[in-house]
Amino acid sequence: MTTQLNELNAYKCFDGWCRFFEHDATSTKSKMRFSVYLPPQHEGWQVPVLYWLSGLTCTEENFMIKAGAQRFAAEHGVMLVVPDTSPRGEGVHDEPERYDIGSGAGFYVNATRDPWAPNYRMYDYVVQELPAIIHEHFHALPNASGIFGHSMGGHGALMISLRNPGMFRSVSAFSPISAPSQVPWGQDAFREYLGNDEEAWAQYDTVSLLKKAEKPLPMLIDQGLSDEFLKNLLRVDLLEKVCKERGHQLTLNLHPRYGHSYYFVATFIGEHIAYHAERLRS
Ligand SMILES: N[C@@H](CCC(=O)N[C@@H](CS)C(=O)NCC(=O)O)C(=O)O
Repeated sequence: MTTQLNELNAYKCFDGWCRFFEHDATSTKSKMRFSVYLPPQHEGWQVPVLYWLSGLTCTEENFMIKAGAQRFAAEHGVMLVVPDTSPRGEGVHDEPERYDIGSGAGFYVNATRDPWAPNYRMYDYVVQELPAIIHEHFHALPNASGIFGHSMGGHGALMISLRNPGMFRSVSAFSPISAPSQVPWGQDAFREYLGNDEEAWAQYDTVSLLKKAEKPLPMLIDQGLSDEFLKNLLRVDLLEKVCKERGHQLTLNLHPRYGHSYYFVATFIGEHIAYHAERLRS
């Protein structure tokens, strides 16, 4: 099936192109937006694909504007793909007074509870629909995808890679919500989207998934120690603990004085893209 893409903007950037699109999405029954960075190598060759999942309040723009990732993607010849963080628009439910539920806060799950269930299907969008679109419309190298993200998107990247063994060759995260079932951000969202079924929550919870995972991908995680959300909402300590208990490979870099924002992401984005590129090109 061919998906019609409506191009909203295109910017020449580091010899490649940063492009923004909107399309009708079948999984979310809404318009969806995403951005791509096509490195210069994309002109003549298939290139590896690196999906970035953003955090709360973000759209498909924040990462492209703030992370400074294009320089490194151009250097390594990797395509970047950045979806919006939720469906939006006419007929899509929202709670405008909440920044952590609804628009900008899809949490990369398939909601099962009304009024969210018809549209809030970001898991299916990221796992199935978006990759199919990318392979249809761009020169994407088969079997050479990685995934990474920030905060809610760090949760999404880790959780999606754990639930789909073999789909990605590399995974990393900045400041991930490591155990959403155990912290208010995740609990509020999961209660709204999934109801009180804690079994359903566990299917979207990195720490729960790691308890049962056999040979997950090695994980690279960077975390600022002055991040205001670390202690009560991100809880990377719980992720570190389960990795130690189960012998999972984790490289956890802790950075004194760095916070939660894109100033932190921009500081270490080059290392993350190099990490993925090495695994995607081998
Ligand atoms: N309460 C905060 C939480 C939102 C937040 O920190 N969002 C992070 C991801 S969890 C972000 O990337 N915000 C957008 C940006 O900095 O461009 C706010 O609304 O400012």
